[in-house]
Amino acid sequence: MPRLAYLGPEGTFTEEALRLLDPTAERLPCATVSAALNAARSGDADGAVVPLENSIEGAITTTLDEFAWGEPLLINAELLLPVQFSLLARPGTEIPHIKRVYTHPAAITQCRAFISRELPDAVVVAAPSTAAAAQEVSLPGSPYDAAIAARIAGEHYGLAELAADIGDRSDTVTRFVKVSRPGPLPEATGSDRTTLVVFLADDHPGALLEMLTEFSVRGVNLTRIESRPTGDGIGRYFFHFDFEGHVADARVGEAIAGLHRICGEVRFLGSYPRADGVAPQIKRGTSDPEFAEAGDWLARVRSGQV
Ligand SMILES: O=C(O)C(=O)Cc1ccccc1
Repeated sequence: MPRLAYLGPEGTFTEEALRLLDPTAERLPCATVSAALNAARSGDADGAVVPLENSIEGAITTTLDEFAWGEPLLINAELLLPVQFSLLARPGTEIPHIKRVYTHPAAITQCRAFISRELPDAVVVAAPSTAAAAQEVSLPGSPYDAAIAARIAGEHYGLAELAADIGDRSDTVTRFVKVSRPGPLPEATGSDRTTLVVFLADDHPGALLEMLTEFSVRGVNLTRIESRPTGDGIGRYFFHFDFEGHVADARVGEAIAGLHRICGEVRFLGSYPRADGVAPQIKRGTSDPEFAEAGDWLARVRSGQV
């Protein structure tokens, strides 16, 4: 039974994602995304489940930066989880009396309309996770009057649900990934995704276009691209790419080998089955048999068989 670290405590959305990704895993709650990933790196856990992006705010930047700078880990699964937020408070609390709200930053950005409409005078403070906020609010001497978290967190920590489904949109989805220390990759399924981090060798006109060309000419469809600051002053960035396909696919292998040739550093973050099961559209001339046939043809040319 694998031991999986996650952003805890009990009752986070990440825990829900972990339960769906691996119902039999032993769960190891951690205080932060970094702590969960470090547990996987050190061997305290066999892997970790962390949030990567959501459909409203985009990237969870702590996760992206950990993947880029921390000891290498490989993504081996992803999950898309619809999330719904509740306003939770100690029983007896009424909404007009709420002055201090505690929740995870991703929940703040996804509940902006409710907060400004129903809690216009409240101060909203960032918590390590939604469940950590609910746990804190449940303490009798807590400086916070309410938490925004999953309904199940309210039930777990004995809070009353003052309002349900308070997200700006009811169809918000968060993407979670399961990672482990480098090892054998999941097999290609025909509906896979690959994730990379790319650092430029040097800054020059067209550097981004050159990277994109490696994907474009091999018919590899990107599904996410982010730039993140390297930390070396304003204007210095590195890039995250998600794209369709598995590194075992010829077009994907050729594209990332091309990036390796032209970029400063390419960090491979994994090839894994897509949660939505969507199969890539394969452009003419970019299937595995077409790459193999072209390789055979080149070998014949090189040996003088024209
Ligand atoms: O704090 C949590 O419960 C998490 O798992 C992070 C998070 C927060 C808000 C939306 C999705 C994930």
